[in-house]
Amino acid sequence: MSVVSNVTVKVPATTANLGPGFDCIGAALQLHNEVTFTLNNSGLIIQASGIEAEKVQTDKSNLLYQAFTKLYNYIEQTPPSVKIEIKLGIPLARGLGSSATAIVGGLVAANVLAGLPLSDVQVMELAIAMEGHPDNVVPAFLGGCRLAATSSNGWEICDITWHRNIIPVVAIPDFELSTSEARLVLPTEVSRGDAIFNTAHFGLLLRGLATNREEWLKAALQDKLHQPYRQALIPGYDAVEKAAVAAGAYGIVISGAGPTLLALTDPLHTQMVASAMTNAWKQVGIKSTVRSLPIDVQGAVVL
Ligand SMILES: Nc1ncnc2c1ncn2[C@@H]1O[C@H](COP(=O)(O)OP(=O)(O)OP(=O)(O)O)[C@@H](O)[C@H]1O
Ligand SMILES: N[C@@H](CCO)C(=O)O
Repeated sequence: MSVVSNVTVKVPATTANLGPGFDCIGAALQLHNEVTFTLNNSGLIIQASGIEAEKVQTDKSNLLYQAFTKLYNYIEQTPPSVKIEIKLGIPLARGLGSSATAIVGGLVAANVLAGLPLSDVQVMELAIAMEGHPDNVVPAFLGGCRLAATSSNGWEICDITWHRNIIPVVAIPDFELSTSEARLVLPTEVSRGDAIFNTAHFGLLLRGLATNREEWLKAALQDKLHQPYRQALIPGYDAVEKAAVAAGAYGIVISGAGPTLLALTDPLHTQMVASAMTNAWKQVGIKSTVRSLPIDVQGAVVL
């Protein structure tokens, strides 16, 4: 039996992959979506406000509602009738984990309204199953930078040290790229050479993030599992990369499945890197919003 009639959940954006960590690492960023679920007797109502609110589905296909019903189905209860109010701060289908915020927000809200039948680990595992990979939903749920690996017991989640002087700068273009489309261009098999390349660079990335050692970070952002295949889906990639590096970035990577590009830099170069990325995209006719977003350490919060 539910003891509360409404719940508000705030969930951060996430940047997944970080170059060589395809499908296993992600970091939460200080940009958020917020959602309020209120029990009602009048059937499903969905209202969205904020950035790109007109693009959000307002029927049962809405991903927040899908996640909400997923949890009730899992505990073998009928989902209650609800009103869902969504405040969007994260643009959709840009590689900043908007779908993860919807999955985590819907599951966490359902768990609260249902009287907390599931543990945090169970909620997180449901979220991973819904999204299909852990690298957005885990940091969206827990905050910080997180590595997820399967184990015989489910998932091992590891918190990754992110040196405070490594500054993420996201350049968000004004076009969408759905994750499903960006996954379709990936090969199903890779060579041993590419697997070794990524293993080495991912190890370097983890040490680079912890130590802030410039030469390690500069080398570590390379990848052979997804970025070479996806760059063709992002016009201006090479120009933005060149401009960001010339302005003092360690390098750039595709944020999640793209099209947002993430640069890592130091506090001294943050503004110059941001301006360089904006201008580079402008020169190929693409408008973008470029922001330096600190790491979010809170994850999903019930307000
Ligand atoms: N707040 C939301 N409410 C309902 N549906 C949402 C919400 N946010 C995202 N979605 C759904 O998720 C889709 C975008 O998911 P997709 O995985 O393609 O991109 P993303 O999660 O923003 O990027 P990435 O996974 O690369 O970080 C939207 O088109 C919409 O259907
Ligand atoms: N690891 C995922 C993140 C986007 O959801 C991908 O790159 O497809």
